[in-house]
Amino acid sequence: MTEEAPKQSWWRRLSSGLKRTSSSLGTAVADLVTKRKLDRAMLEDIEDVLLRADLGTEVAARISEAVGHGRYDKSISADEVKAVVASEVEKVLAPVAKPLIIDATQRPFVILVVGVNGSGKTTTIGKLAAIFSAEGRKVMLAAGDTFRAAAIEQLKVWGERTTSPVIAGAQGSDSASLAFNALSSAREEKRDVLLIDTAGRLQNKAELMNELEKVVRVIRKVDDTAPHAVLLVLDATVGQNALSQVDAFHRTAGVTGLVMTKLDGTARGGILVALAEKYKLPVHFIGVGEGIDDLAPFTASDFAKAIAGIEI
Ligand SMILES: Nc1nc2c(ncn2[C@@H]2O[C@H](COP(=O)(O)OP(=O)(O)OP(=O)(O)O)[C@@H](O)[C@H]2O)c(=O)[nH]1
Repeated sequence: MTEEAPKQSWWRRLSSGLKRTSSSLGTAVADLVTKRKLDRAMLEDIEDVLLRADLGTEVAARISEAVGHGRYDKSISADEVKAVVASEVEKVLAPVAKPLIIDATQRPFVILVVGVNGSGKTTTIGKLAAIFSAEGRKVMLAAGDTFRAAAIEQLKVWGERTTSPVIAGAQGSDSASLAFNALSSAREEKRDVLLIDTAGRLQNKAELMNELEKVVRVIRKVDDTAPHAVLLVLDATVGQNALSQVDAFHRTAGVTGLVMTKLDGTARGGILVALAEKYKLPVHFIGVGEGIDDLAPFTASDFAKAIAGIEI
């Protein structure tokens, strides 16, 4: 098998996932540009199409301005518009496309995984455990989402799949003390990475945020530099709602990076561009399926091309 194969497969899933965005964009743009020469009204129409693709007002305005640059009263092809879209989107994404660096001097390197219920936290932890184990790191998982028995079981399954020990308590047990115990064990066992799952399903936001703050406070009793990374997992299918999730979690949990999941099945992947523009938080990985290999490092140029509907 060539090295290219895995990339091809996730690229296919990402680009087919984003196809609903890119093809509605492509069709709308093709319709617009075949009918008339470029004028202000056409640029406004292009801007509307970009807004509907969830790219956000600033980026949409910037792209339409870039499309107009030097092209007024001329015919323009759909491919030209797509190329401008890809190039402008890449400019927004390039500064945030950053790998997750595991600092080997922090042992264990503690990663707290946060996000609302159903965003894909547990699945992402499993996929990350697979990646880190394949890199030769000793991983431990902590089932800090103690609210749902199924979430604990699900993490245990990922532990077995990736041969990573899982520290879990009973359903309803205190997640902060579980995180404390997990970090103590990970230290004793000289684990390289500890991935801590958290709940996303408390009655209200204040309660959820208080619990997260408590988890952070308690793990700092074991290691005052932890957590070394706080990953916010966002479900791409929620579209604009992702903005308020980033707002809430960033304020409370000090998010250090994002993982966007479910990009294989949504017309709303453009939201990643709006997030990058607004929050400038690093984007480390994207989820493009439910399988163990379906987490890909985030690359700005590939994502920008997929959004614009350009083949790589
Ligand atoms: N298609 C697709 N499905 C995904 C992806 N990531 C996660 N899922 C699915 O989304 C659902 C929710 O994922 P979980 O990992 O359980 O989400 P969670 O945030 O841990 O949710 P709770 O445990 O309910 O708080 C599961 O059915 C996953 O298989 C992805 O990238 N693509």
